[in-house]
Amino acid sequence: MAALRESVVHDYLFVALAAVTILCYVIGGAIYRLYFSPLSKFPGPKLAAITLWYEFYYDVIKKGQYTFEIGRMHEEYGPIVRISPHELHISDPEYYEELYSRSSPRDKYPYYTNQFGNPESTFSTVHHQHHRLRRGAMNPFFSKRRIAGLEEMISSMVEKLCIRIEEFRQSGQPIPMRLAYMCLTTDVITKYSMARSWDHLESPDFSPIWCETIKATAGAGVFMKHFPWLFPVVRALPDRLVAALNPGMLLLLDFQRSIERQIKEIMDRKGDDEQLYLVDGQPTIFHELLNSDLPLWEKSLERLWQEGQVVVGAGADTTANALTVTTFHLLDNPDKLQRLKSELEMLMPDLCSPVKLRELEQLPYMSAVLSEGLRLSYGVSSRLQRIAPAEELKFHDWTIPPGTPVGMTSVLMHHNPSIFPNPDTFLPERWLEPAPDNRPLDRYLVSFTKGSRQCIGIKCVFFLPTLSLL
Ligand code: HEM
Repeated sequence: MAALRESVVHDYLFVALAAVTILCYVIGGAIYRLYFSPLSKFPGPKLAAITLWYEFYYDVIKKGQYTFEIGRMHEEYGPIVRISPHELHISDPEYYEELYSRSSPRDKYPYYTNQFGNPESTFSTVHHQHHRLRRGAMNPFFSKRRIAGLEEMISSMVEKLCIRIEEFRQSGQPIPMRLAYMCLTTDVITKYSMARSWDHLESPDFSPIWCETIKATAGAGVFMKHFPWLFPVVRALPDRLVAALNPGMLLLLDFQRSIERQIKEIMDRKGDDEQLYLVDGQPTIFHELLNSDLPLWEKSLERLWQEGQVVVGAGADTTANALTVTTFHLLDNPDKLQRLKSELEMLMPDLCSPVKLRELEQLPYMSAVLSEGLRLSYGVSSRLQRIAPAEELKFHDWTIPPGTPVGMTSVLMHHNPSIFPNPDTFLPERWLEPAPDNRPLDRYLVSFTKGSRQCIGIKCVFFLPTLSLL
């Protein structure tokens, strides 16, 4: 009996000791983060400085609200804010080109890149030099010259979309333009990047499941960045269980698998039946990568499907969103739509007359409409962090320690009233008139971000002028 009592006391003592240790660790960690961390001198909410659960609450529980909470923090604490135990955020349009530098090394933040489940893609490559290697191999595929060669293919896809719009018009049904644009951009990108279009434009209801998949990827991302170790666990689970736990996650896995299958086909047929895998006589990006000087380990299937996921996922959704937002604002502002139509009629008196992309790009009001559409569609709406690995960054009187993730956010830039007065209003005219203080507005349009990590697809936002063909 005495021995049993002693063992119970011993167990209680053990549990109490464990609890006290955990408590000391948590309290000690909080005190360190608040008073001794290299970021402790930066202003911001105490709770955000102590724990990542603060961000979790706004992004996961309240669904993608942290960007707006960060905006509120800037109103309270000023242009530089500590938004997590490890990260700073800046709201000062003049600082953008310094942070997103073209010439100084900038790493990405694994906490951000981990959320997409493609750590081997160029997009998610953390270290600057490694990114340069991978990006160098992709660049030729996205050059202006290569993109110009796609005009015919894109025009034929746009014509397909026009036929679908006409069908809806005749039936009197409203057309879900977000889905329709997503089908257009996906068909073009899959054709260009993998030689096989997914032909979503042929789907009677514009493949709503595909849009759901991309939404699910973003939705899963805000959760997974807190628990990146879950990716391999989820991949190992049976599909039925994944679907029961999180249907969106299954859509993401299916998306990854279909890209993997298609790239494996390209790799297996290399040299054999080559013609089948060319796009208008041109090799796909995966031919380019396989034939490039990249070291062998950079050409594995595992890495290449991850590259494919980014090209299709990032390219299709952002572009479709920009087209949808622009279309909405034009329909909502008939006077602006009429001004655009009048400009186009000068170039194309007969709607069926062929028109070149370079001619469309010269139209001033068209360009202004597209810039305004990009401004209000943001590109990526969350912050994009950059890390200066070995350099102290100076921001006003602040010195930011090397290795600190620092972010800025396009949504906050694009709604800054000192740069874009009446920021919530769709006003293409602002791009044609002298800007406040004569600042060149283009400098503050950051939908594609800037510097060495700028969107590689920036020159192939060929879809946007196609708006005029609709
Ligand atoms: C309106 C259209 C687009 C917008 C607003 C946009 C925006 C962006 C942004 C903000 C980034 C940087 C993300 C970061 O720093 O984490 C990015 C990267 C990237 N985008 Fe785009 N994008 C667009 C279209 C495209 C297209 C059409 C493609 C390909 C066909 C594409 C492929 C990529 C790739 C591969 C990256 C990673 C580049 C790297 O890390 O070096 N994007 N995009």
